Amino acid sequence: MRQLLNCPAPAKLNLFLHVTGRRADGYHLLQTVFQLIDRGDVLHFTLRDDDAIRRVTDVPGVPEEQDLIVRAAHKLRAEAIRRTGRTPPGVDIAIDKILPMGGGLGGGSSDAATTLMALNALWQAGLSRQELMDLGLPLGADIPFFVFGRTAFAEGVGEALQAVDVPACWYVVIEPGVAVPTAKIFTSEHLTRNTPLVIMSDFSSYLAKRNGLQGFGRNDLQQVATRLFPPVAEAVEWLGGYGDARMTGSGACVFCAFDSEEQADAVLAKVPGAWNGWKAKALQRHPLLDMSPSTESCEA
Ligand SMILES: C[C@@](CO)(OP(=O)(O)O)[C@H](O)COP(=O)(O)OP(=O)(O)OC[C@H]1O[C@@H](n2ccc(N)nc2=O)[C@H](O)[C@@H]1O
Ligand SMILES: Nc1ncnc2c1ncn2[C@@H]1O[C@H](COP(=O)(O)OP(=O)(O)O)[C@@H](O)[C@H]1O
Repeated sequence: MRQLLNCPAPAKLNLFLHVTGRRADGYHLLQTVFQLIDRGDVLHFTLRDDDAIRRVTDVPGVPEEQDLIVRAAHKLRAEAIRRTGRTPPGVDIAIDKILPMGGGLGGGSSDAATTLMALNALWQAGLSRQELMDLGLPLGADIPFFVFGRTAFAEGVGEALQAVDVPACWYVVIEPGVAVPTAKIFTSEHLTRNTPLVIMSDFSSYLAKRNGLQGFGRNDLQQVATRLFPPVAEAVEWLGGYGDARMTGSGACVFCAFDSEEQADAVLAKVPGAWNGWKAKALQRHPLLDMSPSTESCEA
């Protein structure tokens, strides 16, 4: 019988994001806290009778062979063959694309991470979580975090991860209606690249003292993005009227934390019609974290 798995690919927010230096290969060194939220894409995996890997949903602007989902599946298959000597069955992958592209929500990376976790289980490839993280890193710096699957303090380009506890809260997120290309932000002459290093306990003790998420650090990419993309600046200014509003990742989305769903709803009701606004709950763990093919998060 053909096996079908329906698997969530949640978004992330960067609660702060400091650019602390640059590697010899030009990639930037970061410090950030990645927060999973309960909104994301959903992927559907159906095993095939042959060995083809197919994306069966059209994603405008992303050709099938360039899709991180398809590239991740091919990488895992090559590794599975190397380990087991067997070619795993092919798979049709459908996607409900909810997250905006170029939104700083990590949609493409999360899709790829979910693909690695789901196919590792479906194909019984046997890679450990760390091995899946290592396999994903060359495809996207956020992929190891999504495989790691817990709110995390991250360093390096995002691959050195430590789990961190943050208070439960709700977020209002605004999509300002522009897609921000990550490379354009990192190559800007206006980017600050020397923010002093913090240690994880600075963040943790800040949270403990303040009993809330507001105010630690900043997003160094924000001043570049707001300069280049005025709608991002407008969203930061508007949402900033209700709390510490920030951009996530390299943009374009802007978020603000609230203690309760009611507070988030009250702000959401006022979001100007030109923007897509929504609320999401902070997740401590990725829904697939404890996945085996029979778990409920990935429904057969
Ligand atoms: C900024 C972050 C923060 O979580 O998220 P997003 O805004 O993309 O969600 C990530 O570090 C995004 O990492 P990743 O997903 O690998 O970025 P890509 O779009 O592949 O990178 C495009 C280009 O940006 C530059 N880049 C990216 C990451 C990094 N740490 N330093 C860089 O200099 C590189 O020139 C790279 O070729
Ligand atoms: N499955 C995918 N979903 C989204 N984007 C993808 C996917 N595969 C490849 N991409 C490419 O990755 C780029 C970044 O997308 P995404 O990860 O959603 O945004 P961001 O990096 O801003 O969080 C897209 O513009 C697209 O070209």
